[in-house]
Amino acid sequence: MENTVTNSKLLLPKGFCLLETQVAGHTFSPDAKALGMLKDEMLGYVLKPMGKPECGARELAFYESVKDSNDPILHKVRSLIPKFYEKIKLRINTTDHNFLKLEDLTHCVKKPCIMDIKIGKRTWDPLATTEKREVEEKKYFQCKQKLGLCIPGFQVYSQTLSGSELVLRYGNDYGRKLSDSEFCETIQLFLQCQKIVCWPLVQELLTQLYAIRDWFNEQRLFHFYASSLLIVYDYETVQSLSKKTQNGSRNILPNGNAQNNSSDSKYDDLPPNPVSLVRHVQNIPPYVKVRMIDFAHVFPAPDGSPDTNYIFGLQNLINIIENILRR
Ligand SMILES: Nc1ncnc2c1ncn2[C@@H]1O[C@H](COP(=O)(O)OP(=O)(O)OP(=O)(O)O)[C@@H](O)[C@H]1O
Ligand SMILES: O=P(O)(O)O[C@@H]1[C@H](O)[C@H](O)[C@@H](OP(=O)(O)O)[C@H](OP(=O)(O)O)[C@H]1O
Repeated sequence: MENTVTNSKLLLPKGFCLLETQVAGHTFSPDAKALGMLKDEMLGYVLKPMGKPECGARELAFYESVKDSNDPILHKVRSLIPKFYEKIKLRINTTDHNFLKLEDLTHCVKKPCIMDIKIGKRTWDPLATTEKREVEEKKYFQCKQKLGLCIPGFQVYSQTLSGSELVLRYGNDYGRKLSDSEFCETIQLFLQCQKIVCWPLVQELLTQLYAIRDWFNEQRLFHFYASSLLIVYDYETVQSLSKKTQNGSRNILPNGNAQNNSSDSKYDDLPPNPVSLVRHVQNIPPYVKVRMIDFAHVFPAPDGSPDTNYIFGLQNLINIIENILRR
C-alpha cells in the first residue's frame, strides 16, 4: 500500500491520519514503537491498535461475540457500543500491526466535546499481577475510591470573556489529581453547566446513561474492568439549544413527551425529558452520544453475578448528573 509521511518518523497508510480527537488512552510514540488511535479521513471510522496481545485478543473477542449474536442481551448491547466492522492489518513504518475498525463516535460532529470516564473502583482484572494491581489502586485515588469513577481525559469547547472560542484539553495528569468534589465540578465544566444548565443536553445524556444502567442491571455475562464511557456532544448544537431554551429554562418545551423509559429512575421529581420533541420540531440530528468503549479487560462474570463494580460507578455518575438538574 502507498504510504504518506505524516511527521518526520511516522509513516501511515494513505487515507489514514492520527485521531486528533483522541482524549485518552495509548498514543503513538514518534518511532511508532507505541501505537495510538487512527482515523480514516473520509469514511467515518477509527482504528484502535490491538496493543498488548492479551488485551487486543479480549477486546476482539468481546466485539465478535456481540456482532452477530441472537442472544437478546448481546443484541441489546450493540446500541450501547461503537459499531465493530472487522480486524484489519495496517503497515505503520515498516511493520504490520493489527487494528480494530470501529465506528467513529465523533464523525460529523462539528465541534466535538469529548470525555472519557473510566468506570469502577477496581480497574485491574482477575489476571493482573500484584504490581499492576498496586499501580492501578494508587492512580486517580480520591475520586476512583469514593465514586468508582475517574477521568483519563477530555476536551471541551469554551468561550472567553471577549466571546472568542477555544478548545480546552485535559489529560490524565489533570484527572489523577481530582477529589470527588472536583470530579463533580469537572463534569459541570464539561457540560457547560457552571452558570446555567442546558436541559436538553443533560436530559439526553441521562436518558442514554439509564439505557446503559438498564443493560447492566439485566446482564450477567460479563464483568468490565478499566472500561470507559465515552461522552460526545456537539458544542455548536448545544449553543443554539441553550439560546432557544432561554437561560436553560426547563419549561420552554411542553412536558408530557418523555422518553425516559428507565424502570427504576430516581429522576421522578424532575420534569420529563423533552429532547426527542426538540429533535422532532427542529430537526436536530443526534448531537449527544454516550457509548461504552475499551473492552481490553472484559471477563466472563463469575457464577453469573452482576457487575456491581461497574454499576456502583455508573450509578454515581448518574447521581452527579441528576444533581445538576436539581440545583
Ligand atoms: N469509537 C470511537 N470513536 C471515537 N473516538 C474513540 C473511539 N474509541 C476510542 N476513541 C478515542 O480514543 C481514546 C482511547 O480509547 P480506548 O480507551 O479504547 O483506548 P486504550 O488505549 O485502550 O485506553 P486505556 O489506556 O485507557 O486502556 C478515547 O478516550 C477516545 O478519545
Ligand atoms: O488511565 P491512565 O492513567 O492513562 O493509565 C493507563 C490505563 O490504566 C490503561 O488501562 C492501561 O493500559 P492496559 O489497559 O493495557 O493495562 C495503561 O497501562 P500501560 O501504561 O501499562 O499500557 C495505563 O497507563
